[in-house]
Amino acid sequence: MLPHQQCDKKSKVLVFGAGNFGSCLADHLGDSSHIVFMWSRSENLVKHFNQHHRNPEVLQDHQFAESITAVGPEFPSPELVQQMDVLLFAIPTEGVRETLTALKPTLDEAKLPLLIFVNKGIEISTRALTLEIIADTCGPDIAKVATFISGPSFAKEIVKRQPTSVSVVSLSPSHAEQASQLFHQPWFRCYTGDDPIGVELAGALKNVYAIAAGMAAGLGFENNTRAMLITRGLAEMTRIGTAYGASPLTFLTLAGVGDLFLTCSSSTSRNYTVGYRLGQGEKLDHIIKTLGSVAEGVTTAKGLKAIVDELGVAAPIASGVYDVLYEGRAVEERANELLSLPPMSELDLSVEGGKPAKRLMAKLGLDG
Ligand SMILES: NC(=O)c1ccc[n+]([C@@H]2O[C@H](COP(=O)([O-])OP(=O)(O)OC[C@H]3O[C@@H](n4cnc5c(N)ncnc54)[C@H](O)[C@@H]3O)[C@@H](O)[C@H]2O)c1
Ligand SMILES: O=P(O)(O)OC[C@H](O)CO
Repeated sequence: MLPHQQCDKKSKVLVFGAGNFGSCLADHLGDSSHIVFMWSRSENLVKHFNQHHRNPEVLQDHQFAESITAVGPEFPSPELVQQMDVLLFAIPTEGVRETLTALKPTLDEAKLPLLIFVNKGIEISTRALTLEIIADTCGPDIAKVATFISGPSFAKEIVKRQPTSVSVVSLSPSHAEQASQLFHQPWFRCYTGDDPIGVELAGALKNVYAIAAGMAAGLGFENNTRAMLITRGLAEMTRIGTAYGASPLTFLTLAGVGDLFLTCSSSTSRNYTVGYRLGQGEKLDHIIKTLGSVAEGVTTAKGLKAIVDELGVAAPIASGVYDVLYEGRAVEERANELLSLPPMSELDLSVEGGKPAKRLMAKLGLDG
């Protein structure tokens, strides 16, 4: 196992969310000698974690770094927040607006901590990316320096220090650089970039295609079908992203094809698992109740449908997933419809547009 490199500067980090990814990243930073607090809404989790340094709900076999203190279930106090160098948000996208709204009054803009987001989704009621949720709740100046980490990174492999790489992006290159310095380790390699819209879209959309890949496996289809779904899914993601106003190249990064490949090919993925179980004939309600963890692709499929309709781009796979999840269509029947589509040009990126990204950039006071 590769050793952790200790940091010269100890940062104080508060992680919002003590699920799989929040506790895994808390552990990652705690192991490199940072002082880490991890907020949970569960009183039992907080007590158990502080006594045993184990998370009773997720990653149960893992012994967590001693330098992590669980806090909660009350929302973190202004006194605690104001001591922090870094706030790391590891909660599902549907909880980000509520959390930032509660946090905003305690944020001191003159001494703003580094704000890092790792959720991968689209807010269902507004179709907003997290960048927009941050602008709405905390203002454009804070959104401009927010940083996003995304890429192929299963929590349960990170806690075992399996070599992993992620994209670390922000509209502010210096903030992406700081976040990269904070997280980078020989076994957790960080690559910086400046297209948060593309990275956020890629991270959210790959979950929908992972559901499709799981459905195909659940129906009994094998390797050729998975490769087809990954490649056509990538073409579809890139087409949607380009029409949205993101760089098409972003879909070739770790946050794009890297994460798409990972989640479409492994039953470790919750999104793939949701699709697999649907393909096997289980009902969505039952799957969600028994999954025990969030599968962001389920809500994202709904937000994505609205975005695709607005953009007017072809997204047959995403539409198929939406129809199964929300229109009560049978997986096999909807898959047969997809397979019966006429032949088409393989690379169709000739989409005009970029309106949503221009709208968002205007909200931040930046040219689109
Ligand atoms: N698990 C992974 O390997 C992984 C990897 C990369 C990114 N992510 C992303 O990280 C995010 C969190 O995923 P996870 O795996 O930790 O999920 P999880 O279901 O394991 O944990 C989610 C955590 O968020 C908390 N939470 C839920 N709703 C909340 C709300 N409204 N307000 C405050 N807290 C709330 C839960 O109590 C829990 O602690 C998701 O967007 C996911 O796509 C996960
Ligand atoms: O379990 P999933 O499907 O939410 O995937 C987790 C991460 O996004 C993998 O990078």
